[in-house]
Amino acid sequence: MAAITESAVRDALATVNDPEIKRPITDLGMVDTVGIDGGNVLVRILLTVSGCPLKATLTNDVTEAVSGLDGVSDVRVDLGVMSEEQRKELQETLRGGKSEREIPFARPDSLTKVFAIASGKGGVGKSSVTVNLALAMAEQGLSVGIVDADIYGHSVPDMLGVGDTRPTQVEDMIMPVPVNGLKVISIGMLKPRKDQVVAWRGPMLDRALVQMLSDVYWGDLDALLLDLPPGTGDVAISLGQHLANAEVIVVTTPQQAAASVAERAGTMASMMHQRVVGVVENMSYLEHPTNPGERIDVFGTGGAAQVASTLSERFGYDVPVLAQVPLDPKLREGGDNGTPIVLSDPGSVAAQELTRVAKTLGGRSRGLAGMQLGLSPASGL
Ligand SMILES: Nc1ncnc2c1ncn2[C@@H]1O[C@H](COP(=O)(O)OP(=O)(O)OP(=O)(O)O)[C@@H](O)[C@H]1O
Repeated sequence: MAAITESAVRDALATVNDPEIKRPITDLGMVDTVGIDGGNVLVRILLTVSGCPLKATLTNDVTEAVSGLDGVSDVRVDLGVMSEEQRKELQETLRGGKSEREIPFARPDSLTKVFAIASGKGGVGKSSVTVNLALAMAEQGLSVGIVDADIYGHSVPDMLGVGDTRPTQVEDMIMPVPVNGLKVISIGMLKPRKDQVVAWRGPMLDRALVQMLSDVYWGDLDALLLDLPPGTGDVAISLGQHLANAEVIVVTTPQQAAASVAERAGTMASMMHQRVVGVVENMSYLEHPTNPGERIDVFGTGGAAQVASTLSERFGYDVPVLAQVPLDPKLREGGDNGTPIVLSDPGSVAAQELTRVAKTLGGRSRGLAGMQLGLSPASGL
């Protein structure tokens, strides 16, 4: 039998991706040494940080890749930690040689579609829509990230079951938390303590938003979804200034009072020169418990249609109603237990409506049509 060579082991290691950064560990400077003694292979891997939450995954992946080589009888993985110098080099590699911060999605050649999920009122289901849309897009094979910028109710991590996860940091670069094929970062993860109340004013919020967009290593994303705070506040303005190319999805309930406030959120987006791509009506109706097919209009009717027609008229382009998502206790339960409804009950009407939206929006190629340029907000809310 031919002897095992170091280059064969390194080729095998090149098939192992870092679970957070999603690039080969050989490209990231994480393979320190390879020792070979007969059929025994010892690989020393350098973690980015000592408390790396995914070291077990990495150890398994390395063991599996090297065990597959001819002649290997035993693989041992020894874990070390990168020095400050090595982490700086890694950061340079990830930034592609650029040292200054920039928002990759704001570059004119960015291929990532950015969707901001906005609402007028709180509690209408904006975060539920965000996580389910993101998961449905990921199910279609897209690489999807979520920025949870909802300072008042940063509920996205809990809805995905990663409420207590802290992101790994490499120098001043933050790794998004990987979950169910998504990459997630939340304003809640940037606070020193989870239970700390965010009482930030405009400039702090702006810094936090920029940090989540530029200091997080997103890699190549097909779509980035931003869960905005309800209303027309500082975060929406900052987003408009930094990412005028974001497309906005307005979430409302059928209630007339909610619809009027939702129109304002849509108008705000347009003032920031962003395009509103449609309205999702959530909590549209409740399926009658004993009489299938009959709908109970818990919150009235017509809210999304009203928002869509007002915005279409105001902007001079078609703003469609993208979906009507019914009230469904399974949607609430899915959010509470970290398994959103598109995963826990994909056949439900709620999951299918959201999957349809994901297909409509995720399938379109990003173009410049309808994109407006310029940054200064006008008045008229
Ligand atoms: N269609 C639905 N059926 C049943 N429960 C729902 C539905 N949509 C949302 N909910 C529940 O309503 C609550 C509020 O939803 P969610 O947090 O998504 O709203 P939000 O608009 O993001 O709120 P916030 O303003 O706090 O950010 C959650 O408990 C969620 O599980």
